[in-house]
Amino acid sequence: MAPRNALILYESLSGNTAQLSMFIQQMLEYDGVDAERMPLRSFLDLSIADAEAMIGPYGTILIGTYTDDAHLPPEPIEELMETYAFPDKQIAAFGTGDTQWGETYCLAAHTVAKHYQSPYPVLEIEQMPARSDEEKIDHWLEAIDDEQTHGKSSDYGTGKSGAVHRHH
Ligand SMILES: Cc1cc2nc3c(=O)[nH]c(=O)nc-3n(C[C@H](O)[C@H](O)[C@H](O)COP(=O)(O)O)c2cc1C
Repeated sequence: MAPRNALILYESLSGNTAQLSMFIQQMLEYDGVDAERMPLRSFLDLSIADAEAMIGPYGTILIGTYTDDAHLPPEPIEELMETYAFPDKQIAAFGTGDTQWGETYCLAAHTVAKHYQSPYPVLEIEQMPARSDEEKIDHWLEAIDDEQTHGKSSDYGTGKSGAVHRHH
């Protein structure tokens, strides 16, 4: 199951996405996967050199976000996308949202996935994650593993490198 190791970056205002990131970390660690978790704002405070040292050991970066009132990614998520291209990393996105928003449900997480040309499904959780969401989270993590096993991750970014901004 799941990636071999993972860095989990998350942006959360009222705690739902933070809680989800904690569940993801716990489930990965339960399966013996090295998983580190960091609030996105702390990651963005690092120098580029420190940030690169931090992400160096990880093959997979899991990025989590809520969706805000403009239906856009929160500002730190925008900054992350503008600053870090994460070449050679597998990126998967997860989000919490509110289905009452209809078409914009978890839209920010989908924006992240699209930006990084993630080949993986986006994990969508309604508000505060519960133990009953574990199966859904587990399937999401397994999907990341499946893609790796079948080599689809090599499609990551293929032919679209011009769309990937690298800022160093
Ligand atoms: C003003 C406002 C606008 C929101 N707009 C959306 C939205 O467009 N789509 C969505 O899925 N959720 C929307 N939400 C719900 C939040 O994304 C959701 O509560 C999320 O779990 C909050 O995450 P956090 O606790 O990590 O901050 C909105 C919430 C507020 C307060």
